[in-house]
Amino acid sequence: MEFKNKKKVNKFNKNKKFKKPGSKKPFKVKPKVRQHIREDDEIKQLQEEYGNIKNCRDIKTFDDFPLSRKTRKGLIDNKFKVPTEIQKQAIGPGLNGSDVLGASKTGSGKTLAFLIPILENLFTKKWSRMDGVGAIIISPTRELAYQIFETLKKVGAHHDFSSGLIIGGKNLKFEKSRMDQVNIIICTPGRLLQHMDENPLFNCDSTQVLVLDEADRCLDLGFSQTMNAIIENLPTDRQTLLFSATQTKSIKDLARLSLKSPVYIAPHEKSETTTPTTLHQNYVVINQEDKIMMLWSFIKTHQIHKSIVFMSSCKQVKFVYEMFSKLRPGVSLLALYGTLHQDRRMAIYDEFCKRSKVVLFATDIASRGLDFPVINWVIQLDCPEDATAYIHRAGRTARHDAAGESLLVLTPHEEEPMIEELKGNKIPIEKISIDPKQLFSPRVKMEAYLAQSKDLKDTAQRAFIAYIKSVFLMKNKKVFDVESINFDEFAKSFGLVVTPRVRFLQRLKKRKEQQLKGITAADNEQPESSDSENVEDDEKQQMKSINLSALMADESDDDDAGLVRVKRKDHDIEIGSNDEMEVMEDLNQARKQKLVTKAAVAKKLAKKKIVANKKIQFDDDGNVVTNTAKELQSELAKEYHEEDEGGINIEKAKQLLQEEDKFDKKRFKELVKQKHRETKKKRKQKKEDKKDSDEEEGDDFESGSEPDLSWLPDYDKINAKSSNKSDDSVSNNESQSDYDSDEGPIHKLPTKLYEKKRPKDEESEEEMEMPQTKKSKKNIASKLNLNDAEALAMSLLGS
Ligand SMILES: Nc1ncnc2c1ncn2[C@@H]1O[C@H](COP(=O)(O)OP(=O)(O)OP(=O)(O)O)[C@@H](O)[C@H]1O
Repeated sequence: MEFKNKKKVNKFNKNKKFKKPGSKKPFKVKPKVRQHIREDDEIKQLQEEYGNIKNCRDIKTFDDFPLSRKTRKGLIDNKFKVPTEIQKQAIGPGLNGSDVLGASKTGSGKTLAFLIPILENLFTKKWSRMDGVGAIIISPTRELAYQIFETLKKVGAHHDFSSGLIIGGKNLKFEKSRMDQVNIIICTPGRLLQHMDENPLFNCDSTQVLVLDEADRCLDLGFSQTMNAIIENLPTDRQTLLFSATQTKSIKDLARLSLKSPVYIAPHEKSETTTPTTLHQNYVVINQEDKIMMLWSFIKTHQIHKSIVFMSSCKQVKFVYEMFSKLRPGVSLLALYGTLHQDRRMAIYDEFCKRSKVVLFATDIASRGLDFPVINWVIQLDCPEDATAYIHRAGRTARHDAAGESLLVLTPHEEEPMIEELKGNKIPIEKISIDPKQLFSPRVKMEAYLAQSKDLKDTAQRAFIAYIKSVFLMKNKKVFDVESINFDEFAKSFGLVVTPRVRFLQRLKKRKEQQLKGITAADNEQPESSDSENVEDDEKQQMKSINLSALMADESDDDDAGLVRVKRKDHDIEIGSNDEMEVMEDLNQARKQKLVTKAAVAKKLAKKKIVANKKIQFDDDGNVVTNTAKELQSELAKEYHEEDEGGINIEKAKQLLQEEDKFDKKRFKELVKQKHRETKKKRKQKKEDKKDSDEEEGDDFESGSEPDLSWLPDYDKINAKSSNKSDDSVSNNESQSDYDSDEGPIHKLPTKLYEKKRPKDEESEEEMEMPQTKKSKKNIASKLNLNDAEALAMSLLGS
């Protein structure tokens, strides 16, 4: 979440002195108080003027609206002087507190038409940080939310409201802790609902204004359930503003929002076209398999332009971007689609805004609301779902009086029904033809790249299947027909030598054949008794009984799946047969079944505080045996684990380790003491046993009372050894006598070090358990010089 909360700018002259009425002494009025007095007067005056807002035809500049000085200053700073048609018509009712349904062409300035009423509404209500959420603006995509947030920051710069951008892919924890301080929220539906559900700091009980930008999309998409839940959580006595270039008039949608006598504003309804007049719209007809060649040729011949190319799936965008990047067209390429990481999406969005010669490949995620500066061309490489989708895609260019070009690419099968639909929606579009001499095919190079890279080949195959699936899923079967695609040629156009199998279609075909066989057999058995009606019933019955659940199973890896997806409109598909209907059902089912990722499972476990791979020991009676050595002892550690904020707080973790270290040291000391006690006890026991046995032997008592000097080195042996040292023949002899006689100063050094560092109990244990190992170490050490011996000692310490 990003926040903006400007400190009040005090423009009053602090030194100016005022006189109290009836007093001779001048006194200083605190600037803040004076500002409040001035604001109160201003609010009073504005509210009086709301009743007499000029007719929109008489509005020439923003000054003709009763707007606060702060808003007016924000508008002037950003060079907004003359309101657009939708602004002229919608700002008045917005200021008056009416619900508004605003529809106007793309790029006509709808954003300001709802931002200005929000600022004024909260200003006149003297909304402060303490009042919580005053307005919520919902957008269907994160990029659009970000864009609205940026516009609000600019226009509302002189107001004191705090605003927050609440979109998926951002730090939820950070957002959560600040939600109680935000006055204006700009959000996507999913994230808003998440805060409503999970964040105790989020309170929208006092929300004054709700705005749905791209309202038809917000209400129509897979967002419907989310939106219903959000609306339920909001107070009913709010102002609701709905804006879109293709506004919903669905009574059902409006009923959900419980609008109160909304003002319907649609300046473009009187216009001859539903698209901007400055937008030049053309289409070309080309076979599916020639699209890539056409796109490549277009990019090569329009290198000084800024273009956006729409395709129907993420996988296609990914493939074309990766492949064209390898082919190096001589212009910068970018790709924007839903499955990208949010930071990457934002970076690409920013980069595309900044650059002037660039091509952006995108899915419909970029089709609505985004106001990229100076786009020359919008290419719709894949046919849009309907006229609405076309309007939004094409509307990324020719914004606010600027000119722009739109090119729709259609296949021969799509041409007639699509053009009919567009013309029916008042979209003026002309057919143009392509000069074949201008076409350059990159196919050979593409084949070579695919042969080199398995990953790229996989991407190509997925893109191929994704396109076919997208065509299969479209509602309007007059426009979209899978059968019209030449699979082999289409695959070749991607550089694929072998056509990928589209398994769901193969299965569908197989089932159809099986059904036909079954029905024919049934016909043959009872030819007389069944009339045509019964046969039809039987057929339907049998079709329904088919279990097609596995039909789409291995093709359900829809890359558009997930939170970030701009989902296709809810629609009933015009289906040719029962088979297709069932396939659709299966596919919908597969879509509903969310893919469970490892990360999701881990998150779930973390939430439930389940510790994976935890070993629990039980005693014979079935009681849990707790190993205190492995448990965290300190209060700090317990606190830390109870907090469970997710992630690691490094500073706290350090403190925790230091605390735990104290307990570990204490435990270690106790262990050492215990070992000492045990060793002492053992020695005592040994002495006593020896005493007893000596007493029993009796004869050896005298000799036993004398000190035992057997451990001392044998002088004769040492002498013998030193004399032998000159003789090389003995050097390899690792006998016991060698070891015993080799107690020189060189050997002692490592031993001393070793003894010093190691705790006594460990040493004694080692002596008892591994005498042989120690001896052999000593033996090796005897052959080392001082430095080597030191090194050996250090390594022993390490072990
Ligand atoms: N009154 C104005 N004067 C000058 N420019 C304006 C004015 N109002 C809006 N604009 C500019 O027009 C462009 C389009 O505005 P905006 O994004 O609000 O259009 P829109 O109607 O919401 O488009 P879409 O339907 O695509 O969402 C923006 O660059 C904005 O800065």
